[in-house]
Amino acid sequence: MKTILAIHTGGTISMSQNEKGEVVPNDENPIAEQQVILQGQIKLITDELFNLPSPHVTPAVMLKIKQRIMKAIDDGIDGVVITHGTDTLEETAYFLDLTLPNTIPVVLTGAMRSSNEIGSDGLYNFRNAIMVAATDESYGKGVLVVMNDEIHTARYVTKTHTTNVATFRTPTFGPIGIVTQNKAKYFQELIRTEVADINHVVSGVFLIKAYAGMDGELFDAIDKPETKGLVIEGLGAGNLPPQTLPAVKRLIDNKIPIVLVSRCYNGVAQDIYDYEGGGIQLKKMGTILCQGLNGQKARIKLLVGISDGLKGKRLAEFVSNAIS
Ligand SMILES: NC(=O)C[C@H](N)C(=O)O
Repeated sequence: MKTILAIHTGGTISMSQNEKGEVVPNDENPIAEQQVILQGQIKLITDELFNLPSPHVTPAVMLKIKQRIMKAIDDGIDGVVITHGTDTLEETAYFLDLTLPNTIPVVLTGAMRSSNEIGSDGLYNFRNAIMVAATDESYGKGVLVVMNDEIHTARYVTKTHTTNVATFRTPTFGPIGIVTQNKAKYFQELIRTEVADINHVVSGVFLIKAYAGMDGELFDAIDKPETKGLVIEGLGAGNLPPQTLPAVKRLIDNKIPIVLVSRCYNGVAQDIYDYEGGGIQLKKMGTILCQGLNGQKARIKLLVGISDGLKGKRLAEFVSNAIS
């Protein structure tokens, strides 16, 4: 029988609706009490590590989750499930994907409806996540996200709807598998290349979204010694309005690594256009084009790379290599 560790961190899956219809955190975690599911098939151990709405989750919290999982790996646990708020679930999932050894299945899940709402999806997702974590085929696939009968890779999954239970999607590539008839079925492989075994996290890594008519004001606002890195969600295939360029150039001259992704939902950032502010020119200026990650994931990757002590060319290689 496999032993699975469930680490609870909070979020709607651990919340309930009060008499006024407001969704609020609980002192007693309703999901942690569900010890009975999959009884007889799996030995479930639980740890209520945090009880945080996920907008309260920081990279320091992510690091604590990583350290708890490392201890579980040392203790010989067969798989780990993490319950988490959905707002920042994709960031914690990708942080863990980048920082954990790919030895046992690690699966994140959450809920869009709290524990006492009609059609609550928490217990169902939790049960599926435990089952996926205990499946032999889940080994070697990196950190996974299981929600609404789908299995996604931490690297690409993103929250796409504010309230719908089908909110988690993998743009461009699609999910890696599905859960059907209580079984995990995989139909895509993930080749995983990067692990940065960090034990501290830096601050001062920012994310800015580009827009029509943007100028340099926001870039100038972060041009200070504490700034360690910046991700820009560029336009289309990875372009910027020309008025931003002097400020972007100043940041590059001040040795601040700048990563460029696309603000588009699908596709990748590329050096295609050679006009003022086009991707070709931005690459020549020294921005790092990161293919396949959204802004929030690229920020996590940049933060992890900098926390790992990477600089210059090595940092650029680590951050840009996302499709493999
Ligand atoms: N569905 C959820 O979990 C959303 C909630 N605001 C959270 O991220 O904690």
